[in-house]
Amino acid sequence: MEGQPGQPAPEETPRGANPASGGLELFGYVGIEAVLDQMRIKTMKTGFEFNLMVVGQSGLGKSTMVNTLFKSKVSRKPAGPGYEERIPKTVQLQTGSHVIEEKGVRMKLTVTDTPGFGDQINNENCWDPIIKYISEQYEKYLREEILISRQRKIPDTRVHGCVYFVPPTGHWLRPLDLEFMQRLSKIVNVVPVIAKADTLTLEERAEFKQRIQKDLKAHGIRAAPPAPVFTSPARAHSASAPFHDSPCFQAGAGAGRGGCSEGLFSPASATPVSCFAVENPAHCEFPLLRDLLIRSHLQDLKDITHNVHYARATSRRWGTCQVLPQGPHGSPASPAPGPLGTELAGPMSPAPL
Ligand SMILES: Nc1nc2c(ncn2[C@@H]2O[C@H](COP(=O)(O)OP(=O)(O)OP(=O)(O)O)[C@@H](O)[C@H]2O)c(=O)[nH]1
Repeated sequence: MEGQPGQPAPEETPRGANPASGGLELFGYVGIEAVLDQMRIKTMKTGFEFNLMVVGQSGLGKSTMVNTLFKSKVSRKPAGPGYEERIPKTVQLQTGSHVIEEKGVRMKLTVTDTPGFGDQINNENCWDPIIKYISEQYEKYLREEILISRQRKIPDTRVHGCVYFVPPTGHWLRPLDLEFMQRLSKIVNVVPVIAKADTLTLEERAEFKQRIQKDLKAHGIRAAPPAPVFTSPARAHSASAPFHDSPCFQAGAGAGRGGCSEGLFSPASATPVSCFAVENPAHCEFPLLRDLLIRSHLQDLKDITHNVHYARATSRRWGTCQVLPQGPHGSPASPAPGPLGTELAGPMSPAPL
């Protein structure tokens, strides 16, 4: 890293002397930095889990987006049935897990799709099965966590991020979108995405995004990540399109579509580029979205899930629970929960990897 003019370059600072942090000066090399290697090796050995949910009406590009994000076929369509059969009468949840490995790091990715969401004429309470599923995963984790003989590594099925696809209407958020995000953002990290943004002109997109951000603000909806923690090259993009303060991404992700190659396609697009490149930040915010979900904020999303959403869910559970939850095999769980308010100090161990 280059030092700022007039300031010493980082290399010039004596090793171990960090006056800014008030740290103790070391008189020789101790090897603290090697802990990073240990952490890295541990993560490489054990791998980690990431659970993503995608919500939005049929045909908005949910599967395409997830496949493009992870550059693999992690979201597949059920084969065969006709259109009528494909759209379920109620929201059904479909979960699929895959192990993805890159440079020796293994990630167990679970994608939960929500076919049927918003597809009916009456969409009242269509978020109920989604809320139920998310809450059940917290419950499942809690049951494991409070067992006296608990597993060394609790399987984590909690949803770390919920990507919500907003139809590219170019107007305002619909009551359904608002209601959904209002409810869901209280229990999970919600990431709003303008679906098929390539079908809007750049001006339309920018205006639509602004309206959505206003709507989110006006309705007190905090989209993920709540706190801006920029730690990666994503900084460069984020300067032009900040994703804190009601973030919302304009994304077209047609990679993998018939006739497209290397993430490029030419839709009947209003975009003033002859070919739409999903990986090009000048064409859409797909790279930003990938940064948020994978490269820069994946661990943040997991931490927020554990320390905020799960903590709240546990707290609510503890507050209302009079009966001890049962362990997975009917075994009694841990001692009785403490009174409301003491719960946060209880099972809130550091987020598992
Ligand atoms: N113009 C445009 N088309 C897209 C984009 N993403 C996907 N599509 C196309 O939209 C159609 C539906 O995409 P899917 O990924 O199957 O959508 P889905 O939301 O998973 O659909 P369901 O499985 O029915 O819920 C396909 O023909 C895709 O090729 C995009 O960003 N822009």
